[in-house]
Amino acid sequence: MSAKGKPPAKSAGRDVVPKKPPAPKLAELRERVDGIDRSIQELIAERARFASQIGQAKGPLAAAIDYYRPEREAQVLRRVVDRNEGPLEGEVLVRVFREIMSACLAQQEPLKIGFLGPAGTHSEQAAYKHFGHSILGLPLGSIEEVFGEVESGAADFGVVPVENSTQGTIQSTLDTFLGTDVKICGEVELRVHQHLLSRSGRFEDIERVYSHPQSFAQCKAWLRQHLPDAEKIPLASNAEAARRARNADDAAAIAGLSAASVYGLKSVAGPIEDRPDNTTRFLVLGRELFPASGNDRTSLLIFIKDQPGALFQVLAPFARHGLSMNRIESRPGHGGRWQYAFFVDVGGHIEQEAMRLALAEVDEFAEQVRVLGSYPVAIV
Ligand SMILES: C=C(O[C@@H]1C=C(C(=O)O)C=C[C@H]1O)C(=O)O
Repeated sequence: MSAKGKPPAKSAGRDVVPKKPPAPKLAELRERVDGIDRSIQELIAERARFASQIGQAKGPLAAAIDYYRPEREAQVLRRVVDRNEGPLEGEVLVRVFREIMSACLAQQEPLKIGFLGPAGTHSEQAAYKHFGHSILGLPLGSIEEVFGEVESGAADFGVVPVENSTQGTIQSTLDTFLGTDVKICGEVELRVHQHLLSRSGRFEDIERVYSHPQSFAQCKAWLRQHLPDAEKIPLASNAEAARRARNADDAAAIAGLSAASVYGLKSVAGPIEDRPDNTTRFLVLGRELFPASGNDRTSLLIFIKDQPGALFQVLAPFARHGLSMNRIESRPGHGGRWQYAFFVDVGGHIEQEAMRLALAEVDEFAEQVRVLGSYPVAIV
């Protein structure tokens, strides 16, 4: 930049002059803000009272889960995005409204949400992103345990990772669907930032790195370049890695910054994920399906007959009825009778006529079709 474009230099010694009381303009602005805060608070309280009344209008229901309506919440949040004219980002406003709804619902009783623990995992972050902070979080030991606690009713809902934009599918999540009746009732997308964390914060001390295999894979190039000789030790979660790294000076963990604050570690380097758009998609697990929200996705598990053209025949009906397929993944089916299980995601809800017609046709050609879920597309 040329010297010409710069503002004139400020006079030296300016900082030592004692601060004057706020100029009238500042005080006036603060008064306006105070007034707005009063109005916002009154409105939030009014909203909470109406939400309670809606709860009562739903009848004498047993638990918080009976009041929860994900399709309605998705509609509320979509309207927040649509109405937004700035200056704040839609994503920020969604976060604020999500917390308001979370608190309104918790007036009945907080929802119990299971996720892959311990505290500080990306799964925990995804759970809070989707349900807000007025929940009872249940950190669990494995993805299978999250399915189990939802199925038994110990958790109202669960949050499990299903795919990552850098690393692809989390196979164990898909495979767990084969042996359970758990349903998908939502999805959450989370931008995932990985950091190298250690007790001392000194890069030169690191001889071992702990992390979840997915996180190692997301930081592969970075590790090859910066820590080619360190021992890489895979663990069940990033937070578990952070917990271990807390006990040694020559160890580090790859995890999110929330794990650093939970386990008292320092960030040595970060973000260190190879791709800046690194995003993980999580599924919200429940025991029942909910009505359409207006912008939904349906996840199906299709077992096909082992014969020529079988896959083509089960997929063609979606195209014929104008439904777009976002994803297909094949896994070896359990129980020798079927060769393969296909996990298919299709745009739309099972309540829609086009989806009903397509599924009836798919049913004719497939060995078995299971609707895993029909749920609102992630908002932001
Ligand atoms: C208030 C309701 O119940 C719950 C709370 C909601 C809210 O605070 O907006 C939305 C959906 C439900 O989870 C409702 O169904 O409208």
